[in-house]
Amino acid sequence: MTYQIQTYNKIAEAGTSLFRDSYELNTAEEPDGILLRSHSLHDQSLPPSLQAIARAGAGTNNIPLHACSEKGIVVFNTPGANANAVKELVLSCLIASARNLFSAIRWTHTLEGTTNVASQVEANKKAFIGNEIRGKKLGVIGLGNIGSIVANDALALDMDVVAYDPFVSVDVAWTISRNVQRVHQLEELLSTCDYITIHVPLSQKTTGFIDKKAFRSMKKGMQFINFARGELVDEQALTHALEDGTVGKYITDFPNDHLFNLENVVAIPHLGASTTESEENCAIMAAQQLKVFLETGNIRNSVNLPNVSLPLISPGRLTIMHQNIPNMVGQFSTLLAEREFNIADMLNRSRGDWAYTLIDIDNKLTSDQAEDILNRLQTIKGVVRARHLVNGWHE
Ligand SMILES: NC(=O)C1=CN([C@@H]2O[C@H](COP(=O)(O)OP(=O)(O)OC[C@H]3O[C@@H](n4cnc5c(N)ncnc54)[C@H](O)[C@@H]3O)[C@@H](O)[C@H]2O)C=CC1
Ligand SMILES: O=C(O)C(=O)COP(=O)(O)O
Repeated sequence: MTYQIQTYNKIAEAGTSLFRDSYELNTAEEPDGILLRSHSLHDQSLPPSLQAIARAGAGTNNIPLHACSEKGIVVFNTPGANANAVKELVLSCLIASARNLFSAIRWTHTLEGTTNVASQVEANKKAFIGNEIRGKKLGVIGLGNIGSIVANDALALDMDVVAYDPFVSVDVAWTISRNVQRVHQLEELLSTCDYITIHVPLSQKTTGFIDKKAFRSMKKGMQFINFARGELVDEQALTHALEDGTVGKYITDFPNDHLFNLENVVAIPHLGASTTESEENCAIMAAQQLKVFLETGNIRNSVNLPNVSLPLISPGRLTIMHQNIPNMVGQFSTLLAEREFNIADMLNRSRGDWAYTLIDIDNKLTSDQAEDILNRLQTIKGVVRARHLVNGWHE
């Protein structure tokens, strides 16, 4: 069996090199798996061959998740693999912004070719007096892999840190310093912070999350840092807030044409995760998750299906992705019992509207038997994809 993997964007070799032996990269139009970063799949058809998509990174808003679930495609991301890279850039931008470094550097370059550069520098540097961040208040919206470490490290820089995340995970909550003050109303954070950084995923629910009302609550002259996604911020409301001085500076990793027309915007070309270390971490994690899924059906770090892990010991395994509705497992086991196949092990997990079942069978199936079972499984209402995996150790 050879698996076909299609890659998009620059994926670190540390990850792509894991696809050896039974894998071919970028050779087929009908891939089993896709490995990508920010490439958008929204306007691209998803071939029937496609079983899984691995996002080497955190945000999956470039992937049509609903359509993937309906077609039985498992989508993975790599939680935390690029968090440190983003944190370092956020904190450097925080300091650079407080010290007016971006405009100061731009001005210094205008001196090229003029005389007396040194004296011009001394005469004009007063235009760029900044502030120290020590003792200032930072608001962190979203305490996930990135927000949590931004919050902890900002404390180490002697900032006061306030955070808002109504859905913070227990695992992350354990890692957050008790000196990070958690608020339950966003308003409380918005109205008191000198700097605000946002680290929430973009979804239908969070589009335009920072809207007119949110900007109205902010302290005059505050500085807003957005390394999450541009669409989290309502552009018209941002424009007004920049024009009336509510936002003293908007630092974003997501430039667009409109932002170029505005004063006090610092636009960075989506560099948050662009470090050698982070690119390697993400590529390795994404490639490993994709391989494990294709070879064993086990799932780790999916964003549309539950985590599922069962050692593959039996000669064969059926993997079934289906709607989370009653009597599915009963129908699967009846179908196998009718053919006198014995179930050695089974695991069924659900997540929202979707569920996933692994069935290990004692029998080594012929290709005709496997085809018959897969055909029958796919006729069960609610099943979106079924696969038969052969355990190589029994060959
Ligand atoms: N600029 C860049 O290169 C990068 C950008 N990102 C962006 O940053 C986002 C966050 O990344 P991670 O921290 O790794 O994700 P994560 O999934 O670990 O954390 C997201 C956090 O946001 C919280 N959240 C969700 N909805 C919220 C709401 N309405 N209000 C407050 N909190 C809310 C969640 O509870 C979770 O704790 C990604 O989804 C992605 O869009 C991530 C990596 C690199
Ligand atoms: O991980 C994320 O969400 C990012 O935004 C990083 O994007 P990239 O992999 O650098 O295209």
